[in-house]
Amino acid sequence: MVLSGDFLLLGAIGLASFLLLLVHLYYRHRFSYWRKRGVPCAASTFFFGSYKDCVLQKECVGQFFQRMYNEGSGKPFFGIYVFNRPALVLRDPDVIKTILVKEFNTFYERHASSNVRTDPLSQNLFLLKGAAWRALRVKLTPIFTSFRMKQMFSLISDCADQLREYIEKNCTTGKPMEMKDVAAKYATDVITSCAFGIKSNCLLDPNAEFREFGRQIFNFSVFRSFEFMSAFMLPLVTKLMNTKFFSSETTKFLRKAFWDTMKEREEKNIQRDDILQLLIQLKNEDAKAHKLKGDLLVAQAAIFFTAGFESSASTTSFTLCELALQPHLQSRLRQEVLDVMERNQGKLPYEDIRDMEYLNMVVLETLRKFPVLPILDRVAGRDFVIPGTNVTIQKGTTVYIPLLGLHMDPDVFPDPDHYDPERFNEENRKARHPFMYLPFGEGPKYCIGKGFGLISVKTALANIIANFEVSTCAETPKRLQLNPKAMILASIAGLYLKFTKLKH
Ligand code: HEM
Repeated sequence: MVLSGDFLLLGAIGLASFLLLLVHLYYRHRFSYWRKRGVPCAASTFFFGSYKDCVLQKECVGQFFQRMYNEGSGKPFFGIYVFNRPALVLRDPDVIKTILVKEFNTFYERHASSNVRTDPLSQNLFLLKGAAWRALRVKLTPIFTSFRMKQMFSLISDCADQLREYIEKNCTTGKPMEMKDVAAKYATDVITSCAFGIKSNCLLDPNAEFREFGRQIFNFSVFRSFEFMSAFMLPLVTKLMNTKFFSSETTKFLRKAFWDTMKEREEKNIQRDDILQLLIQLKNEDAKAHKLKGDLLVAQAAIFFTAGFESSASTTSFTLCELALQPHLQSRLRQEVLDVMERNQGKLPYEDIRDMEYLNMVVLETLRKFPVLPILDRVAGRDFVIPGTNVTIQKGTTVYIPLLGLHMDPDVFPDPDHYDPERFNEENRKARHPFMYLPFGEGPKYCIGKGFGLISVKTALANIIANFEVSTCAETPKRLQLNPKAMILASIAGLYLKFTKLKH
């Protein structure tokens, strides 16, 4: 008996050692992928690959890719392993241009994908692939023309009036305000008004439902961070574990909001210059083909809501924080805004907001330091040899464009931590390679809401700066600490600022 027990133990140890050896050989083989192809690459550890600090939430995704960009210094691209998956980080702006624009027909997909069965609103423009994405992009592009933006501007302007009133009411208490939350309330009001035709009243009602659901989508709890990470980095895990981009409650809420308003519009024949009106039009045009209908329609409004409010709120609040830290920049911007108001009987018209030169430079500089979505990615649809090299990107390989790395490269943006809108004056802009600065992405998949996001942010900033002095307080971070759990760039401690009403 003792003998057979020993044999069993020996057998178990032998089997375990054999399995360990297999795992070791598998990872050794896997992690030699880039070396065998002569591509410099990052150090890798068992299971995590190069991605360990990000998975363990020691750094956020943007910072991880910035670190990889810096490690690959002097090289046009740099190999990494996301867990066991080899991927390529692009550094050279010409290679980036090739992948995003010239070779779009090869690199036409993102790594993330939709999971329609369990997450019906994931069939949106951001996550759909192939022909479904292409057909949708063609249909949705006319929603965001400059002409449509102008039509929607009065809705945005109404929200900016409410934002001014909100700050005016709250600043009398002398207490600092958490600007990211205030800006998110404004941005949610803007996007729900334009995309759902609904007044969500986030600035008026502290318990507004849309703000609550918005918070849930971007609540970076450990589980929510895992859901985001798997959606972007491990789509297979999303499928196996049924993790969701939109929770069942959010889906139910957005569906109801969308269909109730659509029904009311159709029954009462209400016409409004907004995104919902254009979606109704598309639905009716597509009715015979039975294409754009049901959840596919709601999914588009849902992604406009999600992509729209968080990005705009972050950009507005990061800008105000930087302007509070450097009051002379704030004074210059205020002068530009007041000059425009003087020429327009105290008003801020659409074209003037869109074209204000310094305001534009300020917003672009914020998006350099804080590209809200800090990476772009594309997947190779076929084997592709990088021009001028003998390196093949194999079909199915993901390439990453590390926006934070590019935007903080001291060779292109000297003293990159210093906030300086002059980097975006005409002369400096012309002197740079345009693909070193890509806050909205590039090529046919670039951000469809770029114009909308910019006008929403600029309208908020112009209204605030014209009416309030924005200053720092004890809680304002001198140097922003990014939230390591967030897939997007977000301050870990919030953005507290003080507002003082100006007397003109
Ligand atoms: C400051 C504001 C914003 C920033 C910085 C931003 C940034 C981005 C970036 C970097 C991408 C990926 C582009 C690529 O892969 O090349 C993107 C895509 C997208 N954005 Fe935005 N965005 C902003 C505002 C908005 C707004 C307001 C909306 C909607 C109303 C929106 C809707 C989308 C959609 C639907 C996509 C996917 C486009 C496609 O794949 O065809 N974004 N955005």
